[in-house]
Amino acid sequence: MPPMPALPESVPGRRCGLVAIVGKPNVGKSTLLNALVGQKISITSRKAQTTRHRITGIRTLEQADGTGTQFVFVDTPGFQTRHANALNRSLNKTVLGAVGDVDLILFVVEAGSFTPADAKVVSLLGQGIPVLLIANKLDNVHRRADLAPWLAKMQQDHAFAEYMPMSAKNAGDVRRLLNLCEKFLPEQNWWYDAEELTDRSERFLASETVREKLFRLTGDELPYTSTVVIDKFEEEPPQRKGQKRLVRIAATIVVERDGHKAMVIGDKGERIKRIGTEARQELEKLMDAKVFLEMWVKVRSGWADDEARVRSFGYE
Ligand SMILES: Nc1nc2c(ncn2[C@@H]2O[C@H](COP(=O)(O)OP(=O)(O)OP(=O)(O)O)[C@@H](O)[C@H]2O)c(=O)[nH]1
Repeated sequence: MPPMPALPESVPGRRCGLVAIVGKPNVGKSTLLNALVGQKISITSRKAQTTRHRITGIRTLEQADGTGTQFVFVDTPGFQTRHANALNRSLNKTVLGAVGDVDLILFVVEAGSFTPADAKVVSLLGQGIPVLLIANKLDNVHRRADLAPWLAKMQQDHAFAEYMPMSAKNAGDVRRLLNLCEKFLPEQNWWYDAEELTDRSERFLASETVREKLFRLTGDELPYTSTVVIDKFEEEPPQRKGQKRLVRIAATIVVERDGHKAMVIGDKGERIKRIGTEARQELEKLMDAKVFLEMWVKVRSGWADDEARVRSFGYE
């Protein structure tokens, strides 16, 4: 279950609900989530811990009179159809688990394209929850006239509640999407304070941040079976008033082959250094702390096929 430190009473003018973002890999789900949650840097709440392995982002649009809408976003790992090993089974279960109890599903595809992998994701969505079709990467569609027949066909073949051609990289589109989502969320009080961004622990944020830098800085070369494990996460209070607390983090990047290890380390250690610097800088902003980040790279051949080990790395 998602965290619901719930005050289920209805508050006039307030809406709140869960929104899942689903779609096959690389359609722009994370980009969309980040854009929807916004760039506002905020403290992370320690009060609620979800047991499911997924990222939750929170966006609150508050009016001057205290009314407004709180969107609690659920991101899901890319739905993997190519290889059916233990890691993929775990990811698929997460997709299923995340969409069963939400108020609204954003199903992301690339505008103008609907492949068997997209159809597979749709087939997992089940009934009863409204689904918006997000036709993302509209900026890549050079002949807009081609999109109309595609949209018509999508409307004919599926019972989507709304259709939204857009670009996750366009702020106006993102705003329109938030407005479109509002009416699907029930009238009830917010679950979180207006300024909260996520309910995941800082330890989880640390592993996600290192992971994000790892994949961004190695491009397409590194297989998705590589993962990040946080070995140590220790906090020290500020020494003096006005100073920030200190967070010491040790992270291990686990890869499958020696070649991948070399790729992560880079020429004379350049790449791992850059991954570490960028992750540390981002974490310092996110956590409002001074961060020491120590990183290791280990080769664990075949770990993606080993159920127990997949679990021990934090996937359910
Ligand atoms: N041109 C364009 N590119 C986009 C847009 N949205 C996302 N992208 C790019 O598409 C690529 C994939 O985006 P992600 O957000 O990582 O996609 P994802 O669906 O989360 O991918 P997985 O984590 O593999 O499931 C990145 O290179 C993004 O910069 C968009 O609206 N327009």
